[in-house]
Amino acid sequence: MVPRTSRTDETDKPERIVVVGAAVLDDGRLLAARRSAPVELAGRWELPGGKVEPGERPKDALVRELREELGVDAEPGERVPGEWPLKAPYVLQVWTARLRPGSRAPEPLQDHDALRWLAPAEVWDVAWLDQDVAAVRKVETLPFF
Ligand SMILES: Nc1nc2c([nH]c(=O)n2[C@H]2C[C@H](O)[C@@H](COP(=O)(O)OP(=O)(O)OP(=O)(O)O)O2)c(=O)[nH]1
Repeated sequence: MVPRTSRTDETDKPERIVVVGAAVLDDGRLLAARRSAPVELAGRWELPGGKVEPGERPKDALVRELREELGVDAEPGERVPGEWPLKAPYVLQVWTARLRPGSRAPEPLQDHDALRWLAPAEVWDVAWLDQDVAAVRKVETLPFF
């Protein structure tokens, strides 16, 4: 029997890698983070987060990335329906998240040089990464935002 494989070809590259983005919500506002690197993304705004490591659950990756990048203690919430293609092999999935009681306030410790809490009327005041626009549109429709 021919063994099944999860690889797409003999180059051994994974087919897709999930990047988790957090829609961190607090007091009816959404947290946006401005990337400082790499140069092609610097200056544009995104949902903080990062790549899911092999064997890691997306929600665990979200909590880990928010701790590393922003120094916060976050509680993941609901998956925002949808999945958005990034530069191959990455795809963006989004979860809501909240700061746990006693968490520090977010600071741009890694990968970012500015943060903003956006009220619903301010969501489009920042220059989101092109590939994030559809995801942010979906976040905008959440009933509790
Ligand atoms: N976190 C995040 N990454 C995004 C978004 N939109 C988007 O295109 N990306 C891209 C940027 C990066 O190429 C990739 C995620 O990389 P990252 O640098 O945030 O993740 P990471 O911390 O795990 O990366 P690494 O430095 O450990 O390799 O996805 C988004 O909204 N959030």
